[in-house]
This record gives sequence, structure tokens and C-alpha cells, in this order.
Amino acid sequence: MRFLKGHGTDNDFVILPDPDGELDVSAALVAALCERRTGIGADGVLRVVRTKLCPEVADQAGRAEWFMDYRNADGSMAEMCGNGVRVFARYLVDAGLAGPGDLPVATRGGIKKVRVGVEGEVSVDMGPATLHGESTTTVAGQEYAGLHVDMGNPHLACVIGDPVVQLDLTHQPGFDSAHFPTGVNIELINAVGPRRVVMRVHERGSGETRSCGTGAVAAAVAAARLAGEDTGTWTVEVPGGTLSVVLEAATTHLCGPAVIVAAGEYLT
Ligand SMILES: N[C@@H](CCC[C@H](N)C(=O)O)C(=O)O
Repeated sequence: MRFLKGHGTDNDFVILPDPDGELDVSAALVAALCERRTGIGADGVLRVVRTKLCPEVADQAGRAEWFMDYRNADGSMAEMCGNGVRVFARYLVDAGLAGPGDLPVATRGGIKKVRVGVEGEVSVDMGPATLHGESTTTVAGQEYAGLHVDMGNPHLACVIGDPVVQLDLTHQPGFDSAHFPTGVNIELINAVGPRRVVMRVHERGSGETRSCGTGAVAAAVAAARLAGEDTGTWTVEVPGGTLSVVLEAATTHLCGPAVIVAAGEYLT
């Protein structure tokens, strides 16, 4: 099975080219691919398939040729992946399957318009953030309050006073499963300067990752709200690098590096 490997600020993905929809990508296969010792190793899988071949997103087929079939490292499906869609677009352009410029990509969270050049950073119009009130998480016995931000997928974005670099995120943080019945991505955030935050994230289905694009937008939204702002450009520092988030009245944008680093053959 042919694969490529790519990442955006160290949020890494196995890319499976499947233009004609021939692969049977089970949850077990995804988990095996993502396993860091016995597999290729990744936070998730991006299957690259023509939208018209996928009944679950058939309504998007007239507007986006390619569907990002995203899976978390445990094999579960997610609606959206902000870093993933930027890496996905980088792959399409590098492979000659799409031209540089504005590229619509179908996702379970709807069509996302990605702007990708022949080289350089990749940005995406992430759509509006939807707020659903507040909730709490518990990390190593400490409870933190946060904002439920929906970016197509669910986030609990917590701006906290404790230094996030010192948190132990090796275990699943506690959360209110009545509030988040399908699970949640949890961001722990420090406001460190004007429109600048430091973020760590524990992702649903993948554990702690070194970056999360939808999470970065959720973090900017939560920090902006505390600052009494709802528009502006925010810098989000994650363990894997730096992302830029633009908050506008009607939408949000995410920008940062997205690179393809390897290609090969998976043998089992
Ligand atoms: N890393 C992604 C988010 C991937 C999906 C998430 N784990 C979920 O289950 O919702 C990003 O860059 O947004």
C-alpha cells in the first residue's frame, strides 16, 4: 500500500492516495499505520479519495473534487482536521492532482477552501467558530474551566493561570461526557502577550499531539473572548511550532507550514 508522510507544525499524518476509492481502510489498519514503533507512526491518517465516490459527502461532490477522509490514530473518524487539510492540499499540489491557488476540499465538516502555493505556508478558511457555553476539564486532579468551541469538531478551550508547559497530559483529561457525548479535544492555553497564546492539546482519538489546527482556532477564540475582542490576528505557539489564526466577523482562518517528508510502501 503506497503512502506518504506529512506534517503541519509536527501534527503528523500518514497520507493514503486512493483516488478511485479502492482501499478498505478499517479502524484496525489506521491504528496499525499510526503506531509509532510497529507502524509508520502518526497522529492520524488522511485518505485522499474523489468526493463523488464517497456517499457520506456526495452532496459536496459538485464543489470539491477531493475528499479528506480523516481518521484519528485510534481509528475513529473526525469531522475536521485543520492541520490535516493543509497537509492534504500540499500533497494534492505536490502530486500534480490540483493546481496551486484556492482549492476546495470536502470534509465531514463541510467544504474548506485551502490556499496553497507551489511552496510555502498553507492557509485555510476554517469557517465560523460556534460557541456552546462553558464546561470544565480535570488534569492531574486540577479542574480548569473552558469554552466549548465547535470548529466542525468539538473543543474545550481553557485559558488557565498555571503554566501549560508543566502539565502532565499523558493521561486522558477528565471532561463532562453529558456535555461532550462524542468526546472532545481539550486545549490548555496561556495568554502570553498581545494576541499571543501558548497552547497544549489532548486530542480526541490521538492523545497529546504537538499541534492541532482546529484547536489553535478554538484557543484564539477563547483567548480573544477573555480579552474582550472578537476579531484580529492571533499567534498560537504549540510544541511543534507556530500557527497564525485570523478571527473575522463571519469566519476564521488558519495559516502555517505544511510539508510532505516521505513516501513509501506499507507492507502488511
Ligand atoms: N489535529 C487536528 C484535529 C484532528 C481531529 C480531532 N482529534 C478530533 O477527533 O476531533 C487538527 O489539526 O485540527
